[in-house]
Amino acid sequence: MAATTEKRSAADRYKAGVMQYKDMGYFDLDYEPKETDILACFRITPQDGVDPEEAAAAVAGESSTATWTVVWTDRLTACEKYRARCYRVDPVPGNPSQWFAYIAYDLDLFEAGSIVNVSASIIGNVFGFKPLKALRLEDMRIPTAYVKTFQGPATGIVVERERLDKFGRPLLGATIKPKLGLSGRNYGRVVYEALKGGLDFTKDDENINSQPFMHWRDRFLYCMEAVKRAEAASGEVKGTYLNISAATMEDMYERAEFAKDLGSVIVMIDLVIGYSAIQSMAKWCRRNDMILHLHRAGHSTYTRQKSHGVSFRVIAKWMRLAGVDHIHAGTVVGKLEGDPATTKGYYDILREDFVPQRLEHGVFFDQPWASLAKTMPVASGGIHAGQMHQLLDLLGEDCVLQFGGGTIGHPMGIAAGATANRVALEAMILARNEGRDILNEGPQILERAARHCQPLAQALEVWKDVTFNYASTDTPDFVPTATPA
Ligand SMILES: O=C(COP(=O)(O)O)[C@H](O)[C@H](O)COP(=O)(O)O
Ligand SMILES: [Mg+2]
Repeated sequence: MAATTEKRSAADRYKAGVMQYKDMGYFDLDYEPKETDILACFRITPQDGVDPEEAAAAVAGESSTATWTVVWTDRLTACEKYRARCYRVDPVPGNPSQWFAYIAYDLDLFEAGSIVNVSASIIGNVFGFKPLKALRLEDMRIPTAYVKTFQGPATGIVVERERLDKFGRPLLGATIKPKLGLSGRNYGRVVYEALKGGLDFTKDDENINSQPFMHWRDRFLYCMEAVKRAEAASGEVKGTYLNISAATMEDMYERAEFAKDLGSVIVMIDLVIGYSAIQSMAKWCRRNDMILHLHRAGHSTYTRQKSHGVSFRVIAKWMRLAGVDHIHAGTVVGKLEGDPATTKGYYDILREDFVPQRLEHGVFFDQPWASLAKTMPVASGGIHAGQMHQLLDLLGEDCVLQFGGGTIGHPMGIAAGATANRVALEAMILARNEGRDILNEGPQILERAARHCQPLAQALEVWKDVTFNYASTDTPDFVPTATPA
């Protein structure tokens, strides 16, 4: 598409009235983004008859300085610098009604170290703009200059492994089930069995806070007794993610302090507590030597559909900046949405030092991380021991594999479920380290390990036919042969 920006005289440009966003300076195909610009790629679906370039300019305008009419007060500011610019519009392959609009924002538009401020601009008013049928934030490039204004993960993968004294394999966890209704004492029993059976972590579910059937202090007390007993029995460091999500920051700090007093190595929050609360807890965790686990509860309401919302890859970037140590990032093979290529993109964003543009994984920009620590992705949701080879092959070793139903639903009990997962993992790691092709030989490797491990034999038998083969909704638009732009 050709540049259509027409240079206007100041008198024309600031004449009262309504003017196209393109003519107000929010569209410039000749603009070359600066190293320090924040970049965003939006998928735009204009209303019928709306020029895609004007729609893209409107997105740049409404997410930076513009309003619907000309305002002379622009001239009291360095408005040329503060206007975001759409510098590129590409048709979405195979979808004639959608375009990718690339927009550059000057660093001056953002407060240092604030996800709230970034999100209020980039996903603020603009998502309700009438000339667009739908809008999706696909990806962002956070420049090094802005990355360095964030603390990043409170602990990071390297230090987490050192504190836990666990190396060379994924960590194993389990979400306590049923999600709701257990008393503190029964809940603690599940934690103890799962940890003693061989898991590293157990986890509160997203909606466990402080309900009438189990107030938070009861849960914390029984859970930490279970952790300490399991540590004594196994000689290993164990943890349980105590969910401190609550109605107010004061409540959350109180719960976090109690978890620390009881000797927990980790606390948990839900994404729905909000970006400020997440950053506050990350700072608290850094000060208090705690690992911070984040459950992405609620994300699918806006990440899952391709035409409207925010891609989870953007949320993953924001959460690494915000400072979480763990974040749920998908399993591919389990019960919840997770295209393999798209999920690979999320895992790279969380774990790499530098993530190059990889359109086939949905990654639109090079992303430098500038020495920010790494966030551990958590694979959770409908996974079981029989998938161990696939999980290790797809997700690598720097992750947590979490089997909730896949531990607690074991026919021989919770400890047996945990043992089945630990034996399956260790057999698979050994096979991988011996150079075997675990993806193809995985089922045989598991069967062989199960000959000496009845719990694994039973897990393989009971869940052997369980798969979740449904079409993914959030797939990349580019096939692997696409040449990077
Ligand atoms: O309760 C579970 C999993 O339980 P189970 O292991 O019994 O299926 C978690 O809330 C989901 O993993 C969240 O999804 P995601 O990890 O995709 O955010
Ligand atoms: Mg859950």
